[in-house]
Amino acid sequence: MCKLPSKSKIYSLTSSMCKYSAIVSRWRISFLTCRHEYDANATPPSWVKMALPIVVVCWRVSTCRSRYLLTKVSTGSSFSTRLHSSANDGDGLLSALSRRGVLKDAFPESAAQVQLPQLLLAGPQCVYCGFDPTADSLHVGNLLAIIGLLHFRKAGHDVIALVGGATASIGDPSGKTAERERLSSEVIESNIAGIRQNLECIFTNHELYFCQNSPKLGTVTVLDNDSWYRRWNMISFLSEVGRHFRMGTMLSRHSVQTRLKSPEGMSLTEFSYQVFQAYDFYHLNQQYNCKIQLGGTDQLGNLMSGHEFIHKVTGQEVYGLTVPLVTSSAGDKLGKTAGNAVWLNRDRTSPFDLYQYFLRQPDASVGRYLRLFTFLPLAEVDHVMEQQQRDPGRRPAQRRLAAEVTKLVHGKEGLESAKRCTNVLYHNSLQALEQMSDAELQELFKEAPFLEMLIEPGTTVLEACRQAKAIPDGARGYSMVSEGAVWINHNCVHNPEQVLIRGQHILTNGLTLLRVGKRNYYILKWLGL
Ligand SMILES: N[C@@H](Cc1ccc(O)cc1)C(=O)O
Repeated sequence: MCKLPSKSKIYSLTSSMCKYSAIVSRWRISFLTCRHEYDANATPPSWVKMALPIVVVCWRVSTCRSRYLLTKVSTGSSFSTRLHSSANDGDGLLSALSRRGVLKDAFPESAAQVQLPQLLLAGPQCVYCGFDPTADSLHVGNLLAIIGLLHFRKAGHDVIALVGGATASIGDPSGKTAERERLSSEVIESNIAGIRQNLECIFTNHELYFCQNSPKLGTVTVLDNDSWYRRWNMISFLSEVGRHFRMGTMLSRHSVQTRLKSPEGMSLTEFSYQVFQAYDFYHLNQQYNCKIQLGGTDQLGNLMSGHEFIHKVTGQEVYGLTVPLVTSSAGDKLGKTAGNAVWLNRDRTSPFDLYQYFLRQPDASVGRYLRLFTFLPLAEVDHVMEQQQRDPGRRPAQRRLAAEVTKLVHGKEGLESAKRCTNVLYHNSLQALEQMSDAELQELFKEAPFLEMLIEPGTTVLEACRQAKAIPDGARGYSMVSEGAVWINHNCVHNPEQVLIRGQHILTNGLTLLRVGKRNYYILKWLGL
């Protein structure tokens, strides 16, 4: 028998919908502020009704047939509630995803509660998610949609990551306050290459490090929508595809409405975006039998356009699923530091910086992020959070989060590099410094000059500093060393005449990390050793 939430009330009601609605609206007013936790292990409710903006679950109390319990489920887990409650959730994938918080909305809502779980049970399905190459790398804000695809793949479904080589030239107005600048075809080409690399890297790492016990891994296909638009000419496209779209519906989309109200308005190009995304879904439906599209919450309008188009042309039911927009506890979009994006490409954001970004997440968010951005079983997340509570100073939850995300994005080698860099920078580890490659050091000390210098027998600290132009000429430079402003490989050197010693000042990898003052780093690479 299920556990009844503590503040629940029992109502007598018949199953008549109008009476139900009346009670729902009363409930909505009286319980807007109270929160009940949904008990995932409880017997599934007999039926569920969504009453925006809150979710109301109606439980039938089994001992008494005419008595029902109405429970308000905490907002934010709305999808979870609906899916947990759906009749036969089959492999439990959707429930599992919603319990983690990875899924937010489903479209069309009612069908997604019943038919979609059944479809996923029936056999491997094809799920797609698109990414427009508006930059040469994806960023942390895209990670949850990719993780959504990975979960589907791990459960045996085939996934398509679509790179929008064509749609990037149109520019999606969803969630944007102004029209994007037009991108040249050369820029789009190189952006596509970067994004493909991100995706392929993440899919490979996921397979290598997170799917050891998953016998039924689905396939991955990366496609570029330019490959099908190239074959269309404008007149045929408008005449064959355009006629299925109604202006009224297109105008009603949130992305269009907000832009029409803005002083600059909206161009025909941007207005047509939803047609292209809808056609992509149709194309993938026809070619790959794809029936599910995944996207961020801002994509709901585009998902609906695809659904309507496919339904009209083929009579088929297809589905849209959204992943939530992840915000920090302060309400900022995840993946921005001081206004800059945190990228998935290591040339833009090194594995070390990505690791540090997740390591810095506040305690208030870390549990949620572990559920969203890692594949740890929920019981393990709870265990990590218990450790966190016992020893918050050591930040075990942030460490685990940072390690799991870095391994997914940059692989084992990327994670090792991030840890090495952390040891070099924050724990002054000489051993870690010796293991650093030239590239890693340059990545870590981005601003630091990297200087190749010829070693001469008897080179002193002073000479090395002068050669690197790390200190001024003359007496001022000399006294900077003697007064302790110069550090070599994390150790302060006081004697300017000290001859450089291999193994101490020159590491086994032929490098010297020189620091002058608090922050001025120089990497010296010795030639002729
Ligand atoms: N519109 C999506 C990207 C996308 C492109 C083409 C598609 O078919 C699907 C999605 C976005 O901006 O995030």
